[in-house]
Amino acid sequence: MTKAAVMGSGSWGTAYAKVLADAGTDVMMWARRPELAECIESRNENKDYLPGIILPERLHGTADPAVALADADIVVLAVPSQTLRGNLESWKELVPPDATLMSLAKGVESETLLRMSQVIAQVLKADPSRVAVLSGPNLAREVAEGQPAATVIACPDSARAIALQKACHTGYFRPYTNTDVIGCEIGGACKNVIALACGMASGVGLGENTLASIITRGLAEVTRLGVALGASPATLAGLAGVGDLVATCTSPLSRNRSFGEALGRGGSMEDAQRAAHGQVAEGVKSCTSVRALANSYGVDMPLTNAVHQVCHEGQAVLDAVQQLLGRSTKSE
Ligand SMILES: NC(=O)c1ccc[n+]([C@@H]2O[C@H](COP(=O)([O-])OP(=O)(O)OC[C@H]3O[C@@H](n4cnc5c(N)ncnc54)[C@H](O)[C@@H]3O)[C@@H](O)[C@H]2O)c1
Ligand SMILES: O=P(O)(O)OC[C@H](O)CO
Repeated sequence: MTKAAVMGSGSWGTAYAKVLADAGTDVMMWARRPELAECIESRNENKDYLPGIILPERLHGTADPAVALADADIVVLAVPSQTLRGNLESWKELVPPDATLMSLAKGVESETLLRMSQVIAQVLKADPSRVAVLSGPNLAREVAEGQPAATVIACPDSARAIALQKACHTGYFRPYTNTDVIGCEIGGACKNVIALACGMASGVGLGENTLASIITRGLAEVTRLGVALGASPATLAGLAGVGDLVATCTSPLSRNRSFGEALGRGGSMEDAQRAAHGQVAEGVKSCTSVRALANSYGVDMPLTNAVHQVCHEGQAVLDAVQQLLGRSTKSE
């Protein structure tokens, strides 16, 4: 029997842990707060992040990372991007040496501009062939409700990718494999930034033409960055690119879109954080790290730059719109 440790009990960690358990994998999920671990273990519910969703009996909760990680074949990292390094530092002695390490986080580390798979390989001194990422149009609540969705599992080692695919394939969750880790990670991190832009546009009252233009030109700039880093454009045209971009940019369930919408309505950063239900909207930090990464590769990302200026330099959304439209014209 495959055993997975899911490290992090937020919305997506919990929803994905449920998928694994529904697929027949034994799951031990780690929560930071003992009372939440206890709720998951004894009430089969994560009342803070996914209230009303009954978790399978095969899914257990603990606040002890040693208990979660003991004998795990798969270690799923489900904490926010900017805390992943610190978490891994404290867990590194507990991670089984041959376990496959899978990142769910969608971000680029602020201080180092590293992708999450690079952070994992660096901190755990793991060969990159052991590190996988999962990314796609996977809004946690919908997946937890069992609504059909597809995703991509990318790993340089195809055999590990196939084992991971088997461990989470259910009647409602369809994982595809891929070896393009860079493309999946760049798609996942950057779509959060584009979703912030869509939310901002919606918040100031702009309509569907604007949103479609942002999504499409957003995809163009994300693809430019991905290709510069070595990704395949086909990955960004797939579930981890277009798929996730569309889901996140259009759904009211997206924390990033909701955050941007609150800013567009004239709210403060604090108002926007409340609109994201107090949960992590990764794009708020990633807009800065993605922009820096793009600059270091000489890649132009005007939408990402605009989102950074609104979130961190006090620019008004309508001024950012004018600035974007005032750029020199070019061919598509
Ligand atoms: N929610 C979704 O629909 C969804 C879907 C796909 C991917 N993701 C990605 O998955 C990652 C996790 O997202 P989430 O939705 O579970 O986030 P979340 O905000 O719901 O939960 C994050 C979890 O990490 C914990 N946490 C926060 N700071 C921590 C720290 N310093 N140390 C340890 N734990 C800490 C929180 O207590 C919480 O349990 C993000 O990168 C997100 O972009 C989310
Ligand atoms: O709620 P968000 O904005 O973090 O987006 C959720 C997922 O990443 C969608 O795939």
